[in-house]
Order: sequence, then C-alpha cells, then structure tokens
Amino acid sequence: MTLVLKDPELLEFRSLIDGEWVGAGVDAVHNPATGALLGHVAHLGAAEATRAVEAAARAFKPWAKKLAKERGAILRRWFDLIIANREDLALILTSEQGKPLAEARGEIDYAASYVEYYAEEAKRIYGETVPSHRPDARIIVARQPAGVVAAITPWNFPAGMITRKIAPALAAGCTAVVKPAPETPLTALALAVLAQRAGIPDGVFNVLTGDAPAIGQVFTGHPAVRVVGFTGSTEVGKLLMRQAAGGVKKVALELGGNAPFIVFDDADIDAAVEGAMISKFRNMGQTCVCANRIYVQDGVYDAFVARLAERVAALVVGEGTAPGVTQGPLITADALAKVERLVADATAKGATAVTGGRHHALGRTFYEPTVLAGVTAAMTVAREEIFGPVAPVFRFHSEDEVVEAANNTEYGLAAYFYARDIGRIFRVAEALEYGMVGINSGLLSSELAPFGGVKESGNSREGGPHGIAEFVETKYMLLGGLDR
Ligand SMILES: NC(=O)c1ccc[n+]([C@@H]2O[C@H](COP(=O)([O-])OP(=O)(O)OC[C@H]3O[C@@H](n4cnc5c(N)ncnc54)[C@H](O)[C@@H]3O)[C@@H](O)[C@H]2O)c1
Ligand SMILES: O=C[C@H](O)CS(=O)(=O)O
Repeated sequence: MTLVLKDPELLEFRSLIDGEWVGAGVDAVHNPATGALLGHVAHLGAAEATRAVEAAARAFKPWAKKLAKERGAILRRWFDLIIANREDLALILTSEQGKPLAEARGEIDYAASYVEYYAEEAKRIYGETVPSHRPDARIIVARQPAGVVAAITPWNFPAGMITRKIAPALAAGCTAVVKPAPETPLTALALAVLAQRAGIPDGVFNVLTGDAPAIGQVFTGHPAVRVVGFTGSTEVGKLLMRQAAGGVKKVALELGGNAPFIVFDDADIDAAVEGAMISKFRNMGQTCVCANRIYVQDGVYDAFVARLAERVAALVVGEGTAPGVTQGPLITADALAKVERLVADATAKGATAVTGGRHHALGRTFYEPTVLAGVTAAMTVAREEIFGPVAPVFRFHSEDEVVEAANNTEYGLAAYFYARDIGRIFRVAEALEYGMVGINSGLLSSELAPFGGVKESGNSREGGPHGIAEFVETKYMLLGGLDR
C-alpha cells in the first residue's frame, strides 16, 4: 500500500548516515489498523552504527563552532519545514502508529514546538562568573556541548520523542545519531529528510534503522559517544545504562510510568472526568503519562464511575484516518495480549467491567475502551503499566491512605489529582513522589516545562531551559596572572 502524500519524497525507507541515504529495504513496516504493508526499511547493524557515530564525531567540531544564532536559524528552518509538511507527516505517523489523524496532527505540532523552542534556546545557553578567592584571578564557568549524542526512541510518539531530544542536543552544539523504533521508523526518516532540507549539515543528524541490540551496543560502547539518550521501557533503559557504564557516558533516561489519578470528594467531578478521559485515552492509553490507576474518594465514587463510563462508551474505535474515529488500534498483538491479560486478572479477582472489557469486534489489535470498577491493589493492573485503553478505578477513604497507595510503586513519572481545597492541594502535591504532578489537569506536556521522572521512571528532563542540561558539560576556568 503506497501512502498518497503531497510530497512523496517524505516517504523514505533508507537510513541517513553522513548526509547519504543508505541501506536496502529489509524490515517490513505495517499499518497496525489494516495490516497493510507500508514498505521495507534498512536493517543496519554495528558497522553502519559505527559509521554514523564516527560521522557525527567528525561533524561535531564544525557544528559546535557555529555561532549559537547560526545553529538556531537552521533549527528554525527545520521547524518551519515540519509545520509546512504537517499533513504528510501526520498521515505517515497515523499509518505506521495507528493514532487518530487529529492526534497525529497534534503530535506533529508538539514535536515541532520543541524545535521552535530550542531554536531560540540555543542563544540562551549562558555561563557565569563567580566572585574569586584570589585578587589576581577570576573564576569563569562555561557550558560547552557534550559531543556526540546517541538516541534511541519508542514507537508511541514517533515524532515528539525524537525532536524532544534532538532539538536541544543540536541547539547546544552536539551532533546526533538516532535509532527509532522498528514499529514506526517512517516518521523519523521523514523528519530526517526535512532536516537535510533545512540545512542541518551532513553528519550532524543521522537516523538509522535495524538491529536494535547491535546498534545499541555501538551507541553505548563507542568512545566518541558522550551522551546516550533513551526513551522507552524501564527494562531496556536499565540495560542501556549498564552497557554505557563502561565508558562513563552520560545516560539520559525517560522510562516507564504508573500514574495515579486521584479524585477527592471536593473535586469538580465533571472536570475530573474530562481530565481522566484525556489522560487515560490519549493514544489509546499508550502514553508514558497515562492515568494508570484512578483513585476516587468514597463520597464521589459512584457518580464518577457512572459519568466516566458514559464518556468511554461514546469513544469511536476504528482506523485513524476515518472521520470521527477517536480510538485506533494497539500497536501490536503482544500489546493486545497484555491488555487482555490484565483485564482478565482484574475481573477474576473481583473487578467488574462497567463498559468494554473485550477484544473489539473490529478484530486485529483493536480493544474496547474499558472502565473497571471495584479494582484493588491485589490486581496486577495496579502494578503494571497497562499501555492500553483500560481505566481501573479504585475506591479510597482518606488523604493519607491514597497518597501512600499512589506512591507505592517503583515508578515516578507523572501523577494527577483533582481537589479544590488549597491546603489539600499543597499537601498532596508535595507528598507525591513523581517528577510531574498535574493538579486539576489531565494533560501536562509542554515544550516549556521539564518533562521527566524519578525512581525507575528515569533521570532526565526534556523541555524548557532544563532540557539543555543533558547536552552540555560545565567547565570551570580560572584566569590568573591579572595582577602583573
Ligand atoms: N518517559 C517518557 O518520556 C516515555 C515516553 C514514551 C514512552 N515511554 C515508555 O516506553 C515504553 C514503550 O515504548 P517501547 O515499547 O518502544 O519501549 P522499548 O523499550 O521496548 O523500546 C524502545 C526503543 O528501544 C529499542 N530497544 C529495545 N531493546 C533494545 C536493546 N537491547 N538495545 C538497544 N535498543 C533497544 C527499541 O527498538 C526502541 O527503539 C513504555 O514503557 C513507555 O512508558 C516513556
Ligand atoms: O509517552 C510519553 C510521551 O512523553 C507522552 S507526551 O505526549 O509527552 O505527554
């Protein structure tokens, strides 16, 4: 099946190494909604990954030597081209990932916003002077680009997870090699086509598809790589961190989540339902910051469940390009099997499916948007990242009880709660052990803010001024001899 694009050149199947498009089509890419074959991408390995890293290393000094405003201007051109090609990029994204076209357009805008932001931030990577301890000397602190960045990204946001790393890296003066997820390589390759058109020099931004473990070994082991940036599962993040330890590389990790979504008695219930819908069902529940455990206080439990179930039952499931569709398929059969396992475990232990709870009549990897009531901590769904359109609703009695339950996980990415009492808002927000807390909001993400987690959800921040820190090194210079 050939995608019909306004600009057919954006449908690229080769990898980009040192400004050249290389590699024959081997690995199939399918549309998860229809099963249609979109094409075959290159299956590259250690040799090509080494070539890409060494090309990035050669390109580093000239790129770092450019004025910050020159790098910023080139990134701005990349932003302009992404926006100008938004429709084609969204169609490519929906075709390989499955999300509804409206969400894909939103992701392209979101991805572009990081390029726009860091095109400007490039000019604001400031150093400092420090009052000296010696009359003959001055203390100067500079922030310099770290070097080659090797990035590995997931399939759930195939555009945003790349630009959220690459934009700050290039803005800081670093060069980059990227391995996208095998499920969604075409969006990454289309972004690389536009990066070339924007004037990002050969070797500065390289994208290669293929043998993940072999490429990952090079990314974490090659001496020229100074930063490993990874967005994906906690399991793989831990593996890459171990592999990178040998060369003492910086490892910037954005990993899994298990977000609590808490609704207190004093919450605006309609607002809480709206927030739960956005937080839980965006991208068919396949986001790292999805509400994974919904806790509702006694006094509003029944009303909340009823209103949430009513909204969930109205979701429209189908192929992402079809008009009115608000829920696409899950990414793979394994993803569907995990969701079915978690729902079966919960219902076997006493939970009830108020709506949904079954493989969708459309077949393939479509699943019915689901609300589970009567969920308890004994159910696996309380501990595992669901990554599907299933909203498990737990009942709780007191503030202390729910904060303890919310924190009872090895994850710490995002948390959400709805309340109106200002004392409660401060107590709960400060007690939740998470990198990000949404208060009376089910949507957090912005290019302006530091996105990231604590505990086993990761150690980095992407977005805002904080997002540069991963890609610069701090250098202390003492300037002496000033008294003669
Ligand atoms: N914290 C965040 O910002 C964030 C954002 C998106 C997704 N995620 C997390 O990502 C997970 C879903 O994404 P996924 O299924 O693509 O995760 P994944 O960890 O299976 O794969 C992520 C990337 O790692 C690669 N990979 C897998 N094994 C590898 C190996 N041995 N060596 C090198 N690379 C390897 C994959 O090819 C892919 O490109 C979820 O846990 C989700 O929470 C986190
Ligand atoms: O899945 C993880 C993404 O970071 C979600 S978001 O679009 O950044 O909120």
